[in-house]
This record gives sequence, C-alpha cells and structure tokens, in this order.
Amino acid sequence: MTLASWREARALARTLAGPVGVDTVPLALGAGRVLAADVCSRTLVPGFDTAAMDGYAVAGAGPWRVTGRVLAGATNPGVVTPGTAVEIATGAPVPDGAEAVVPYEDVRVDGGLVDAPPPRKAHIRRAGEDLRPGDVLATAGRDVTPPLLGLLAQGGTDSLPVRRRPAVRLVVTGDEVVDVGLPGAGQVRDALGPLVVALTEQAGASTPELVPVPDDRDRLRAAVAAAGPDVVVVTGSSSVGRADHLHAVLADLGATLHVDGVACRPGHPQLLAGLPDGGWVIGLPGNPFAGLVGCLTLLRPLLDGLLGRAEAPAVRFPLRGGSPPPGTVTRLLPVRVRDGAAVPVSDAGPARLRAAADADGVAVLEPGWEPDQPVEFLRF
Ligand SMILES: Nc1nc2c(c(=O)[nH]1)N[C@H]1C(S)=C(S)[C@@H](COP(=O)(O)OP(=O)(O)OC[C@H]3O[C@@H](n4cnc5c(N)ncnc54)[C@H](O)[C@@H]3O)O[C@H]1N2
Ligand code: MOO
Repeated sequence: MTLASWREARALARTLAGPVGVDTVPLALGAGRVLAADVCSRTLVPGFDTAAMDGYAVAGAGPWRVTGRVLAGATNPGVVTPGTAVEIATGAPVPDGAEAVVPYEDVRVDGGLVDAPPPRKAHIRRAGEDLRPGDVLATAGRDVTPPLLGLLAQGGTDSLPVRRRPAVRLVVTGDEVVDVGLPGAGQVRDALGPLVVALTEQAGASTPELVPVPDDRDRLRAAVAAAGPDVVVVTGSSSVGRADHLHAVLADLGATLHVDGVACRPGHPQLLAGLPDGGWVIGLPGNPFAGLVGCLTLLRPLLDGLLGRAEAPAVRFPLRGGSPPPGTVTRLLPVRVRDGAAVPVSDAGPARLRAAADADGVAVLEPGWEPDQPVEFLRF
C-alpha cells in the first residue's frame, strides 16, 4: 500500500465511519455533547413586551401622572394613556399603551408627576424579537457550548438529542513502558496514555479503557479483538521492528487496512483499519510527538465522524518561520499563536513533547508550502 498524503488520510478518517446512535439527555447535561438533530425554539422570546430599564412606562409627552407600579413577574401590568405613567422594573411586562420606558436617571420627579424630554429610545424589548416558535436554534452536528445551552433554555428546551459517546479502548504496548513513577533501567514512562485519554475525552468520546500490553502478538491480538469499543487505539507496535506486532495482528483478525502509513513528519507509521465486526483500529507511533500527530491526523477525525460532528472551517494563519517540507511530505510543527500569526516552538523531535506542550497547536506545512504562505492550524 502506498503512503497516503496527510490530507487524504485525514479526510478518509473523517468520512469512513457513520455516526453512532442517539442519547437523549437533560439540557443541563448537554455541554460537550454533539447534537444529533436540529433543535427549534418552542416559544416567543421575549414572551411579552418587556421593560429594558428601571423607570417609568409612559405614553405621549410629559409630564406624566404616576398611576401605579409593575414589577418583574407581574401578570397584569395595566394600561397607560397619554399623560400617565406606571413605575416599572426591568423585566416587567409593559402596560398596554406604553410607548417608552424612561429610565429613572432621565426623569425629574415632582410630587405625583414625573417629567422628561421626549424619549429618544423606547427601552422596550418586543415580544418575539429574539426568538419565535420554530426558529432553528442549533443544527445537527453542532457542539453544545455553554451559551448554546442558555439559548436552548430560552427557547423552552428540556432535553437534547445527542450522539452517544463513542467507546474507546486504548492499548498501550511496549515491554519497556511503565505507567507510574520513575522508569527503571531500559524503561520509559508512558507518555501516550495520559495524552490520548485526554484528547479522546476532549473530542467527546467516553473515557477510554486503558489496557497495557507487553510486546506479545497473542496478548495484542486478544486486546484488539475483545468486543465492546467503537475504536481500539494501539500505541507503539506500528513500525517494522521485531516487537511491532500490530500489522500481523490485523492480518490475523481479517482487518481491512484503510491507511497504512502517512506521508508526514513526524508520525509516518500510523494506520487506520476496520475490523470485520465494524470496529475501528488506529495505530499510533510510539514516539510521543509522533503519536500526538497520529491523534490529530486519524483519531480526532475518526471520532468527529462517529459523533456526526459538522466539519469546522479550517483555521489559517501566516507562519513566522519554518522551512518547506521535503517532496510529498507534510510537516506538522508545534506553534504558538501570537498577534494573528503562528510562531514555531523550537526543538520538536518525534520523541520530544516539550515543544508541543508549550504550543497552542500544530501548523500543517503541506507539500509545496513556501515561507510566508498561510498554514492550517490545528488547536490542541
Ligand atoms: N527500520 C525502521 N525503524 C523505524 C521506522 C522505520 O520506518 N523503519 N520508523 C521510526 C519511527 S518514525 C517511529 S515513530 C517509530 C514507531 O515505532 P512504533 O510505533 O513501533 O513504536 P515503538 O517501537 O514501540 O516505540 C518507539 C519509541 O517510542 C517509545 N514509546 C513507545 N510507547 C511509548 C509510550 N506509551 N510512551 C512513551 N514512549 C513510548 C519507545 O520506547 C521507543 O523509544 O519507529 C521508528 N523506527
Ligand atoms: O515519524 Mo516517527 O513517527 O518520527 O517518530
């Protein structure tokens, strides 16, 4: 199989998987989920003509005789006629006939009369000026954000149709990999476990089940084949070394390789395969920054597809620095975003995470990119 270009690999990961099923959750638990259907307003907002200031609801020109008071929550705000006013609170329904609310700061009070120059602004929010029944508030595929939750509440929503969180198993391979404390002779601390778990949760999937596996073909096969998850992510074991068993295991399981190596630096030994039972397998290179690149290239787009997430337009910045990638290779470069430009963070070897940890995301330098051209930016 020839190496896929970075963009082809990413597009394939995005489009191969159809969306998972739908959960219905209470509105308050909707943040961070992906909408599975359009949501419409069920009501007028504001629900009634509403005072936007504390002051006096008036009709005609002043002075006005004050005939009453109406506070928020009132159900019968009464009436004003030319020459009369009702004292009113922000959020209260305005009396029939009111043409404007004059804020306290603008009136002179003289006995039972208030006076002010002709109001220049009505300070009345009209019924339905924000939302009307049937207005589409959010479309399927949108991420539910805190402000969207507030808007949906205004529109009378109580529960939300969202995509089920995809289930992920994270298989961390390597005889030398330890998951706590300080590594002993020949050992290395697992850097990909925490990184992939966090990235998976951030993408909207369930917290992955983490399965450490030694460099053993049978143990790896069992961990990949065990039923349950939508996606199995395997770290390490993706290359051609004697202890790299993932290709052999995928062949044993009758998997279809959709991506087997990507023309990018770092992270070329990454793969995406489909299991006969419909599950997906992603192989990430063991070198930690290369593994992170694999997450951005294959894992995050695959989860986006499973979640039915609408594709966000690419974010591009001019790049201050960086050198063109060789030939048909795409280079992924940790960058900070400063003053509208992407600035490389130096010293980003495939095994090193320092630059990525100090960066806001990666810049994508595609084949043919030349200095000072804009680059796509992928935020962490
Ligand atoms: N003959 C070739 N050798 C290698 C090639 C190649 O094309 N031909 N590619 C190199 C590249 S590039 C990478 S990346 C690695 C990928 O190897 P694997 O995915 O098989 O991973 P390992 O060999 O198991 O480990 C590589 C490296 O990363 C360390 N590692 C592994 N897992 C973790 C972890 N969870 N946390 C932190 N560090 C980890 C491991 O100890 C090794 O140092 O292959 C190259 N070789
Ligand atoms: O590309 Mo490897 O994935 O450099 O570390």
